[in-house]
Amino acid sequence: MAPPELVQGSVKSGAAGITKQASVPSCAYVTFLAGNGDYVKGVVGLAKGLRKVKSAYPLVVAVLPDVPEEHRRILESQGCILREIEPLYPPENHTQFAMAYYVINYSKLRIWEFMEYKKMIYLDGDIQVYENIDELFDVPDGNLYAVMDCFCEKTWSHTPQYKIGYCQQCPQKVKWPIEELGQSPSLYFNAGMFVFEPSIQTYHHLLATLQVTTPTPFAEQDFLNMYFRNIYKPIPLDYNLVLAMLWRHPQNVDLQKVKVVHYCAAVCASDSDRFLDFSLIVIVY
Ligand SMILES: O=c1ccn([C@@H]2O[C@H](COP(=O)(O)OP(=O)(O)O)[C@@H](O)[C@H]2O)c(=O)[nH]1
Ligand SMILES: OC[C@H]1O[C@H](O[C@@H]2[C@@H](O)[C@H](O)[C@@H](O)[C@H](O)[C@@H]2O)[C@H](O)[C@@H](O)[C@H]1O
Repeated sequence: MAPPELVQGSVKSGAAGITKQASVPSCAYVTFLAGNGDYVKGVVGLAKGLRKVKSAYPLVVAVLPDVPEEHRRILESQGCILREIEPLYPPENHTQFAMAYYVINYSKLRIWEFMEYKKMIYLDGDIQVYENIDELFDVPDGNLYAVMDCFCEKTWSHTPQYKIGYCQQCPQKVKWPIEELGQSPSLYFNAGMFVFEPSIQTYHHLLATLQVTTPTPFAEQDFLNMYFRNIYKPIPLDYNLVLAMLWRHPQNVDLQKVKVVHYCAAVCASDSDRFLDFSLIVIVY
């Protein structure tokens, strides 16, 4: 049986305050899918999760040309709105990405071109939503909202933060040595989940800036943090619990409040035992 359509956004009319179906949703969730691998299963999980928590907004899937027809049909059967995008690459470089495949993730930047939506919430395909987060569409305009990342996993071993044991999640534990290393790093967000406003001006400026920016190990995540550093607003980790937080900063995690869990591939692959133990905790709670 076809799943119930995700309820289109409803808006309050003026005087009467009577809700009416919006003809076109001004807001939507969006994710990104590339290749013919298992990420499609994550996106199906995302669609099911948003439906289970009764989100009022659709899920748009930005698909690269290499996503097979069969996967596209599966996503449409789950009520997803597919949007074709072209791959987007950084300038030629010899950068050692933290994960070799990260170069694929630059194509995520195409979502700034989705002008039919006023505000969108981006979610990676390896994210699951356990409680309704539609309230995030009501945050003030003009900023990018996301959860702060953690610098403690091996994927950060190339950075000074990792080498001295500094993490923005516990800045008092190992203080940043300003005399030795200068100003501490700006607050840095995980680009697996963020609230943003599509804009054709921003989109074209993003692409132009990308072409003159040397790529760095965390690919588009580093780039987005650099680009939006002046308008980035941190939101609670309840909206994007990167699994590593459970064993790196358990004191910062209150599972009763967590609404969104991010099953980061790198974390899962390199810490599969710990991942299995902790993810069972998350699922049980
Ligand atoms: O081969 C790939 C690699 C990435 N992705 C998409 O890009 C997101 C970010 O990649 P990944 O989850 O591996 O990043 P992580 O947060 O685990 O570092 C994924 O969740 C998918 O939505 C994809 O569809 N195919
Ligand atoms: O392409 C770079 C990616 O960078 C981020 O993942 C990282 C980050 O969370 C690190 O802090 C972890 O250590 C690491 O395991 C994890 O893969 C985003 O989640 C993803 O969407 C994407 O932007």
